[in-house]
Amino acid sequence: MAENTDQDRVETYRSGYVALLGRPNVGKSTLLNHLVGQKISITAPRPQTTRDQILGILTRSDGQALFLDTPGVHSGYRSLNRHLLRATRGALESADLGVLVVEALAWTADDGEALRWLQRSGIPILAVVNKIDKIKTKERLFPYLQSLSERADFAAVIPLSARKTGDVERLADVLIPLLPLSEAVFPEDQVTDRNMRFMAAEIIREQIFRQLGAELPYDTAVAIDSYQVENGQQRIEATIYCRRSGQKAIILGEGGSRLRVIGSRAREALQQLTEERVWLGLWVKQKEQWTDDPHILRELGYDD
Ligand SMILES: Nc1nc2c(ncn2[C@@H]2O[C@H](COP(=O)(O)OP(=O)(O)OP(=O)(O)O)[C@@H](O)[C@H]2O)c(=O)[nH]1
Repeated sequence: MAENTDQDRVETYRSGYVALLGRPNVGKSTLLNHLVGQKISITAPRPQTTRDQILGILTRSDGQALFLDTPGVHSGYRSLNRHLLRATRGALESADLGVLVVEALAWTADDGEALRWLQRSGIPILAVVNKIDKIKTKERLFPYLQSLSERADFAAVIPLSARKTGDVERLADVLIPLLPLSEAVFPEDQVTDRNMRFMAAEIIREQIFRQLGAELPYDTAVAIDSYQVENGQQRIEATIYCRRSGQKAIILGEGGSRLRVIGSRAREALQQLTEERVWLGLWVKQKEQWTDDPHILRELGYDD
């Protein structure tokens, strides 16, 4: 009996990448938070390596939706720099499904721009009409939904309130069947892959602090350059940035001895956390102006 159930699950389970687009303030973050719930797990990390950053993971018995970050749309189209454009384009290239989030009864040029981005990508699009709780006269909603449906060939148009759990669950009921047939990509208790990079940087920072104590230069920062999983091994490369050459010498210690201790303690802590083998490559770079370097800021998570 149990075997049959497992077999059914393999044949009907759906999993895929979902790009959430919409102009600022339509409620994307609220929607995502309610879709994936609040629990962030660090117990079973499988960091994302080949695709763009995943912002949130929704796992249900019938499927798993991996929501991709689209920083460009978050920041407003006009202020897009090249990096943000690339990230948004990357998310759309990776996505199996696009979700256009709009606000009930409103349609602006930015909504149109978000729709065009989705249409250019050629993926199926689901429209979410958010904040219906704000509408006093519900009769006004129907013609709005009608005209929205005519703007594109949407797979579905879902009016809801992102704040209402029941509404968001109904959205998931429609969204999951639109994903490709595929096994789950992530363990079911994981809701994001962001946290592992963040945790790795925190653990390295903690070891620098322990080894340097009072000598710790306050403007030291840890950037995770890459985080990959290969054959059950977590492979992490990180750079410790400091501003002065004297600080670099302190962190390295004699013949690199202090950096070795920082690295091996951090590696042990990471192995305990991930319950997998960890390879940790640590570098120290002196860069006076690291706080102005967009690449470093991005690695530190200050880009969006
Ligand atoms: N009344 C009502 N307000 C909502 C709903 N969903 C979101 N909001 C509010 O709308 C505002 C914007 O929501 P966010 O989730 O931050 O919107 P966003 O699209 O992520 O905004 P950006 O991060 O600027 O792109 C917040 O004040 C939310 O509380 C809803 O269903 N009903």
